[in-house]
Amino acid sequence: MPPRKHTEVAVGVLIREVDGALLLSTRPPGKPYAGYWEFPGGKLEAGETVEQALRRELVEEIGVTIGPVEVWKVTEHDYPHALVRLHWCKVTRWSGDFDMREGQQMAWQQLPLTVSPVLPGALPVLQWLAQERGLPTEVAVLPQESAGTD
Ligand SMILES: Nc1nc2c([nH]c(=O)n2[C@H]2C[C@H](O)[C@@H](COP(=O)(O)OP(=O)(O)OP(=O)(O)O)O2)c(=O)[nH]1
Repeated sequence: MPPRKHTEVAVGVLIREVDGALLLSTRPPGKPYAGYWEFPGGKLEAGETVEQALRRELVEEIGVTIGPVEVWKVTEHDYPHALVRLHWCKVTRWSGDFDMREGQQMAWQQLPLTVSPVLPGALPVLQWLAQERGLPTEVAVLPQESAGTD
């Protein structure tokens, strides 16, 4: 079998200035892992940079426009539906009002998160965020319940 091709994904870690809370939202119905909590973002389209894709996705999904951002971490996760390469960007400035345009739920969260389940591909980043905040990495998320993966 030929090696699987990576799907490139831009992801935004929106951090609220006043208290450092992180924005999570649920995956819309119809997508793999529907109902799981994730950071907003999505796949790069042909010719897009990570920054361009993230800016487009955040307008499309949550209604906010972000300023310039830089990639913070790059991770990979091998799902049954895709081998993804996740380009994580910290976002501290944006404009516009939050508007969940795909019917998602949103939640501002401190660590450890109180929402569950979280997309497995997001767990390494939650651990790095916990480390940065001087928290033990195992407290990044509560034990995950299963929610099916359809
Ligand atoms: N947005 C996001 N995607 C993540 C995270 N963690 C993680 O493993 N992923 C994976 C799940 C998906 O396989 C992929 C994102 O693809 P997607 O299907 O949500 O992207 P999209 O919005 O462009 O989808 P579509 O246009 O095909 O409907 O990245 C995360 O925290 N946020």
